Amino acid sequence: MVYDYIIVGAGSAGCVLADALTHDGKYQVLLLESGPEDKNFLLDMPRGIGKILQPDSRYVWQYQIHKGFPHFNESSDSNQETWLKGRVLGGSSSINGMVYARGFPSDYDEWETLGCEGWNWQNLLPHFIAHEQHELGANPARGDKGPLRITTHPKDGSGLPVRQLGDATLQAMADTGIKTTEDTNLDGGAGYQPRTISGGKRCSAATAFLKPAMQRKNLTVIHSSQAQRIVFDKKRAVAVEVKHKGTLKRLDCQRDIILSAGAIESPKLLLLSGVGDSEQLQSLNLPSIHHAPEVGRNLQEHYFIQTQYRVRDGSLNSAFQGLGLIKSILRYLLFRNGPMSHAAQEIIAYTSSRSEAERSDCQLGVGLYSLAQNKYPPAPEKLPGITIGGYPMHPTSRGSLSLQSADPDTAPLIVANFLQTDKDQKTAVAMLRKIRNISQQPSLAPYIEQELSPGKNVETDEELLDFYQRNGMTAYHVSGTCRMGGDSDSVVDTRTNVRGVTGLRVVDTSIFPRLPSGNTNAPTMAVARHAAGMILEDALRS
Ligand SMILES: Cc1cc2nc3c(=O)[nH]c(=O)nc-3n(C[C@H](O)[C@H](O)[C@H](O)COP(=O)(O)OP(=O)(O)OC[C@H]3O[C@@H](n4cnc5c(N)ncnc54)[C@H](O)[C@@H]3O)c2cc1C
Repeated sequence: MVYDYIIVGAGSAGCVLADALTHDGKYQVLLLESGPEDKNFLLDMPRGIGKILQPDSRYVWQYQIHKGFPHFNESSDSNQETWLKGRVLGGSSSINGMVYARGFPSDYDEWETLGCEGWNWQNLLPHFIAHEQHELGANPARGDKGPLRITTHPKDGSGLPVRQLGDATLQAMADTGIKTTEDTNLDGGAGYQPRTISGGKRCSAATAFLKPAMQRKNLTVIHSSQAQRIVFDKKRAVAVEVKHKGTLKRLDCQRDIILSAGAIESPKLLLLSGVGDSEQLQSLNLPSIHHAPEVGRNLQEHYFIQTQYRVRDGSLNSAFQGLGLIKSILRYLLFRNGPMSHAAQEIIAYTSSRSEAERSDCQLGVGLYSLAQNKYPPAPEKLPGITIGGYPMHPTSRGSLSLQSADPDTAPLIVANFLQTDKDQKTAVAMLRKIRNISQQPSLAPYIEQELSPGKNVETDEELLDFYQRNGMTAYHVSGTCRMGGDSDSVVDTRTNVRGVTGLRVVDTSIFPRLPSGNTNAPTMAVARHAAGMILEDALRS
C-alpha cells in the first residue's frame, strides 16, 4: 500500500490532522505512533498523572536536559532536569495537566508580524471555536459543538472546604489588581481552571479527534512503531523507515509525510534524515540532503517556579495520602468527581509582572495542595499547604537541540538556556514579588500561616533570582525547534513545508515561531487544523 499521507506521531497535532485529512474519504492516511494505545484507567482519571509521570512509565519519553546556567556546575542538580513528553496515542495530551489555555489574540498577530503570513488570530480563532464543546456555552469567541470537551473547575468544591480557600485566593488576586473572570481564555484575569476534562475524565486529542476518525476505512493507525528516518529520492521525501518489534520496515507515501512527533522528536527526525546543519550531520556520518542550520535552534520553554505556603485549613493535601487518598479514589470510582478529577492546578491567572495596565506577561497557577520539597517524582506534603506557581510567558532566551549520535535510539542533546537575558531575569523576579504580594493580602490571612518557599529570608532581587534559577523547572511546553517563517532561514515555510525538499511537512509545537501566552495543547490543535486546511488546498492544486 502507498499512502497519500503519512503522519508521524499521534499527539495533539497528529490526532487533529488524522481526523481532518480523512474526513472526506478521499485520501489514504497512515498515522504512526511510537507509543502504545491509551487504554489505561490512569490516563483517563485526571489525577492519574501522579502515577503516569513516574520515571519508569511506558507512556512517556524522558530526556535529561541541561538548563544552561553558566554559573552553576554543569552536572549539578540546579543545572539539570528531566523533561517528559507523551508516548502513547494522544501524545502529550494524554499525559498533560489538562489546562485548556488558548493564548491571546496578540500572540498570533505577532506570529504574522514575524513573517508567518496567514497565522493571525482572525484565522486561528475559528479553529479553536470548531474544536470546543465548552460547558460555558457558545458565543462569538467560544464554541460548544466541537469534539473537545472543556469544563471549568467545579463550583461545588467537590464536597471539600477547598472552594473557600480558592475564593480567598481569587479575592487576594483581585486585591492586587487581577480581575476575576468566568472564562480566562476570553477575558484574561484570574479564575477557576478551564480544563480538557468532562464527566470526570481526561479529554485528550485521541479521545476527541482520533477515536471517532478511526471508524473510517481510509485511516490506518499503527502504534508501538517508531519512525527511524525519512527516505528521500533525491530531494523528495518518499517513505518512512519504521522500527516495529526490532524489525525495520519501509512505508511509502505519494503525497506528503507530515512530522507531528513533537518539538524534540520532529527536529531529531529531520536531522537523522539529512535535513539540518550539514557540518554537524557530516561529523556523525549522516547524509546531507539539505543544509538547514536552524533545525533544533530557537528552542523555547516556559520556566516554571512554585512557591509554597503552610495553610491552616482548606487544602487538598490530606485527600492525596493515606485514608484520604482511598476516600478520594472511592469517590472518583462512584461519582467521577472529587480531588482525583481535578486538573494539575485549580486556579489560573494572567497578569503583568509590572503593571496591570500592560499586556499580561506571566501566567500564575494555584494548586490547593503542597508538595514535599526535593522529591522526585513529586509527592504531597503531609501537612496542609498550597502552591502558587507561575512563569513568564514570553521568554526571550533561546535554547537548542542537536544530535549526539546517528542512532535513532539516542536522545538528543538539549540545552534550555533558561533566564539568560536581562529581560527574562527582571520579569522572573517581578513575578515572584507579585506572587508574594498576593499571598500577603488580607483575604488569605485567615488561611496562610507561613511562606515555606522561597521563605522570608529570600528578599533581594539577587536572592529571588537565585531561588528561581535553582528551583525552577520545565512547564513542559517545549516549542520552536523547526521554526515556521516567511524568511529563507526558517525550517518550514508558512504552508508548513520543510524548505529545501518536497513532500515533507512539520506540523506540531516545533513550528511555533514564539511561545503563545500560556499552555501549548490548545494552540497545537488549532495550528494543526489550520495546517490541515492548507494541506487539503495544496492537494487540490497539485
Ligand atoms: C507532563 C506534561 C504536562 C503538560 N500540561 C499541559 C497542560 O496542562 N495544558 C496544556 O495546554 N499543555 C500542557 N502540556 C503541553 C502540551 O500537552 C504539548 O505541548 C502538546 O501536547 C504537544 O503536542 P505535539 O503534537 O507537538 O506533540 P505530542 O503531543 O508530544 O505528540 C508527539 C507524538 O509523536 C510520537 N512520536 C515521537 N517520535 C516518534 C517517532 N519517531 N515515531 C513515531 N511516533 C513518534 C510521540 O510518542 C507522541 O505521541 C503538557 C505537557 C506535558 C509533557
